[in-house]
Amino acid sequence: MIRRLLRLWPHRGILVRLGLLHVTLSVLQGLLLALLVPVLHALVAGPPDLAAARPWLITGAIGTLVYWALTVHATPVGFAASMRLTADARRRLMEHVTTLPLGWFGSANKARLTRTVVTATGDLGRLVAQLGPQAVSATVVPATLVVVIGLLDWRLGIVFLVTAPLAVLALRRSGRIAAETDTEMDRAATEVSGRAVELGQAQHVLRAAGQGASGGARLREALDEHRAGYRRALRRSLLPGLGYVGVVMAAFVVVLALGARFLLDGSLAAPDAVALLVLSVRYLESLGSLGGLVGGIRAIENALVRVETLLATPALPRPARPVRELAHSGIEFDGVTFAYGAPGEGTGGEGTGGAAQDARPALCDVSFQCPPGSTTALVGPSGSGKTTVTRLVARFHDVDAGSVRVGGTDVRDLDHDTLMRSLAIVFQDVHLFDGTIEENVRMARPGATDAEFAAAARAACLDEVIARLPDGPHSRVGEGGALLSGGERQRVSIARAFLKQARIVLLDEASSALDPENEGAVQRAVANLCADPDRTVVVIAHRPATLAAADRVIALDGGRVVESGPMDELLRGDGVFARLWRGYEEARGWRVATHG
Ligand SMILES: Nc1ncnc2c1ncn2[C@@H]1O[C@H](COP(=O)(O)OP(=O)(O)OP(=O)(O)O)[C@@H](O)[C@H]1O
Repeated sequence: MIRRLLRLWPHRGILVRLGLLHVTLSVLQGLLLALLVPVLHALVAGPPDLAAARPWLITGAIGTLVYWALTVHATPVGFAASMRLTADARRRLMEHVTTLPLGWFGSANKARLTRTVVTATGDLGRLVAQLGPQAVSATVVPATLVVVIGLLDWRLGIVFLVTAPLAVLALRRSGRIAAETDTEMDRAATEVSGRAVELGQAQHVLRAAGQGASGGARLREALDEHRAGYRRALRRSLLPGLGYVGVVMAAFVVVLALGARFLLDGSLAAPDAVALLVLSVRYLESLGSLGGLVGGIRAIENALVRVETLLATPALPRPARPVRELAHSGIEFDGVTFAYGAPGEGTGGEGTGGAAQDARPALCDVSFQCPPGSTTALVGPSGSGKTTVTRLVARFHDVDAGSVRVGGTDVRDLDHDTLMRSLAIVFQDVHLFDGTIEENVRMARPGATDAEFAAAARAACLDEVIARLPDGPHSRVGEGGALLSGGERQRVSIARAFLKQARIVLLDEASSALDPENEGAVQRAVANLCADPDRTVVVIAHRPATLAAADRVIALDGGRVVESGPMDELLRGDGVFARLWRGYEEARGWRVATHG
């Protein structure tokens, strides 16, 4: 474990300093206790001989002073080490997390990330700085004392030598059980926090469905399982813990009996017997305290495993020579197959827990082209793979087969920042940061001028919202944008796309109905996005008006392209899309002139 800790913290200075300090303190403690022997010999063996005891007493006093000074010094060193180790581990984790594919950030992984970054690293830093020194003391003090005792009386030295491995064996067994129960408890605790997050996020849905009170059933189940696990853990660890205490107690009884016997048969002098008794108590006390550390050491092990697991999550592979320029804004899928949780993905995305087993491809041998400047509508039933197409363009995941090309280059060969700079994504459910409208739009391009901001707001039809709000662009949007309606949030997101001057926009149109005013405004904003001949837009379209703004259509079903081509051509035929379109027309009494 020490090697693994050193791997986690490559700047080992602080760990080495802490370790050396406590080894010195422990050896010093053992030697100070050993001074009892000459002192007792001088004072107890015959008439008290102060002159003979004086050098030992002076040595003891100096040693105690040094011990005290080092102990005082060790407190701030330990505290600084705890803070530094936690901060270093958090920094390493955060650096790694920024390299993970966006598809990894599902709610289960987010709960795991929070627990690891907040709890596991905190535990690691604190426990290593606190328990490390205690573990050093609990092993080095007995080791020093065994040497001293052995020099004093080899027979009792052997008893202690035999005790140590037996105690260590018992300790290892209880440690193994503690590790297993700890892992089980951690799994249960992660489940509890995941369900608590889920319950919080789903509150509005649950209440709308009249399930506000009963919606916590899943959380309660997880809490019950956590409690049951805790009881199981207690039962399992009881016996091995008692085994360890038994070994230590038995050693003490044997030493007492043998000491008394050697004293009576004259083979052990009275001062040596007294010194041996004191040293034995301290030896067994130190060894005993090691038992108390097992739980803590296992907690370190588990926290370490959690941190290592996160660090071992494969990062998005970076190309050796990334392409930093897009030749154009076109998009091309060439024989793309992709399954969530499949080996190629390997990112543990949301909902992929069991997906690895039933890795049915979300997309299967999908090929199409979106020429530069075109607007392509993705249509198809729920679960047909429309969102997956947009996720692959943005490289939230890597494909299992085939290739996704943006601007003529496979996204895997593109510099990630170049891709992100060129893309704007308008999600169905837009998440805003708890700041002002302007701050939320400007995050797309913080250096934009006021005129550019105003133009972007106008193009996204956001200016109407801004004009209505009391503080204009400085109005706050609330947590997650809760003070704005869904349509208004989408307009903020579209304004970001305009301000970013993104050459490619991926838009997931809201599938739920918007109020007529928002509906019209979002439609105009989308039409403005599509009108720019230099911008390629891929839109998951749920409304006829959005479809009307597109010049190409890709119809998906069951992860396969069932139809694709220019809108006019498809409308003239009798395929899936033409039928879908006629359905819209009949339902809404729509009549749209085709371009051809
Ligand atoms: N994060 C995920 N983990 C595992 N499977 C997923 C994930 N996201 C989507 N899927 C699965 O992939 C398939 C395609 O889903 P996708 O969301 O791309 O379809 P869609 O056409 O966008 O559906 P909708 O219109 O309902 O949003 C579905 O079977 C879906 O269950």
